[in-house]
This record gives sequence, structure tokens and C-alpha cells, in this order.
Amino acid sequence: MMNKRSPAAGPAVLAQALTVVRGPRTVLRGLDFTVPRGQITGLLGPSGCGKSTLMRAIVGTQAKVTGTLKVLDHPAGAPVLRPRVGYVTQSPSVYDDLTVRQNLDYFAAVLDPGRGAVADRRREHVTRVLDDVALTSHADSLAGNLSGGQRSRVSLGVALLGAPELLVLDEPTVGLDPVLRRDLWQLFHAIAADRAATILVSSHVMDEAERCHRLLLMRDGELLADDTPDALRTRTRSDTVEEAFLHLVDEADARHAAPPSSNRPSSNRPMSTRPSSTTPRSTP
Ligand SMILES: Nc1ncnc2c1ncn2[C@@H]1O[C@H](COP(=O)(O)OP(=O)(O)OP(=O)(O)O)[C@@H](O)[C@H]1O
Repeated sequence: MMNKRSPAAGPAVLAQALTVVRGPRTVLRGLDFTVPRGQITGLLGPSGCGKSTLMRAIVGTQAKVTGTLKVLDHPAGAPVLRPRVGYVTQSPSVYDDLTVRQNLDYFAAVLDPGRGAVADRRREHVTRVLDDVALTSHADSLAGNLSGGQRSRVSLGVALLGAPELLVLDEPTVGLDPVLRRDLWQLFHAIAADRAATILVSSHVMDEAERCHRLLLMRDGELLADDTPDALRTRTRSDTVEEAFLHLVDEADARHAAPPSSNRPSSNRPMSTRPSSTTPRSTP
């Protein structure tokens, strides 16, 4: 079962000096952070800042990754992690000409091939997942005839099939209306609570930050902050996470613009952006 872990188990994700090069660009630059287990951690930042690249590194599909990256105490991408990590890419990866149930049956058979008792187990999983993503009433609808939010939920259902301990969701609410976004977030919280799963979810919509237990705020391949929404607002004296983010951006810009001798924390700087154990490396 999920998350029956020893007290000594490490965080869901541990990154140290994580750097990723894509083509001619260094897209992630020396990131240090952890993702605690059993919580929803939001990965937020503007388009192009490196969120998808970081998620791809975590699920083991990104090339040219250096530094340390451990997932559930194993090196990212280790074969042992395959059934333990679910990944939902930005565009829903479902077959439009299959029904919702056929999609789930297909991916369940890929994950857990076999006949007899195994097939019974797969059927149980599919039934449970249909319920989890609130699509039981649409089980026999063609995926191609579903709304955007329903298709996103099918994709999420596919990722839930193996009862993963860590779910990595790349901008699952992009393009959805406010009601569907709210419903999906309720579902994420239900999954985290009922299954004790860890969720890492990216978004560039700052109001979604308020729905996370913790936040990783990114900009241009660097982490600006790693904290709870409350702590971020308090430490930046901001009313919203968006305001806190903008404050951190200004602070980082000032730091980069400052001459080396003044490139140190000043006494009136309103916040330390990261816990002392995960102080960011300076960027070359
Ligand atoms: N195949 C590639 N080769 C070179 N650079 C790439 C490649 N794919 C992405 N990049 C660059 O890497 C950077 C980070 O891209 P990434 O997709 O991780 O950002 P993102 O924060 O997820 O953006 P979005 O929110 O728009 O999805 C971007 O500047 C992008 O141009």
C-alpha cells in the first residue's frame, strides 16, 4: 500500500545542485530543495521558467541532468520508481477514439499485464479510479466527446492507476474555467488526504498557490522561494502570494544588479527566501 513508510524515509523529492541543460541553454541552475511527503507542493512561476523541465527531471524523462535528484529515496528515473510515480503531462494523453473505461483498461493492462486474477485486480483498479476522478457516469463516453476538464480527469485517472505515492501534475488546470479548476483542486486535496499521496503540481496561475501546502516559486531556472503560502506572505509583508512573488522578483533583480561587495543579505531585507538548510547556490 502507499505511503507505509518508515519514519526514517526521506522527502518525496530531494534536489541538490540540480542543473539541466537543454540545447544551448542552462534551463535549471543549481536548484536545492525538498518536496515533503503527503502534502501538495505547488511549483509556480512564469511561462518558460523551467517548471516542465524540472518535472521531467523528477520523473526521469529529461536528459542532461546533473547534481543530485532523489525521488522516494531512489535516483530519479530508477526503474523501481515506475509504479510509484504518476506523471500527467500538460496535454491530456488519452485516446479520443476509446471510451473513458477503455482508456483506463488499456493503460492498466500496460502497467499490470496478465489474465485471471490479475485481470480482476485491474478491473477493480479501473472502477476505483473512475470513482476517484468522478467519471463513473461517463465511463462509456468516448474520450473525444468529453469536455477539457473531463479529459484532464481521464489523464489524471491514468496516472492514478498504479496507486502512485508521488503524483507529478504539469499544469493540470491550464485552460479550464474557474469551476473546473476548483473541482480539480478539490480532487487533488482528496487524493492527498485519502491516499496520503504526495502531489507536485505546476501552475503559472498565482491564485492556485493559495491552495497548496507548500510552494516552490521559480523564475528563469532559479528558485526564488521554498515555503508555505502563509510564511511567504508574512515574510514579504504581502497580502497575496502573487504580491509575494513580485516582491521576490524585485529582490532577486536588485541582488543581481548590485555590485559584488553589496551582494549580501541586508538587515532590512524583508525575508529570507528559503529555509537555511536549502540556501540557493549563487548562479554563475
Ligand atoms: N527542447 C528544448 N531545447 C532547448 N530549450 C528548450 C527545449 N524545451 C524547452 N526549452 C527551453 O527551456 C526553458 C524552460 O522550458 P519549460 O517548458 O520547462 O518551461 P515552463 O516553465 O514549463 O513553461 P510553460 O509554463 O510555458 O509550460 C524555456 O526557456 C524553453 O524555451
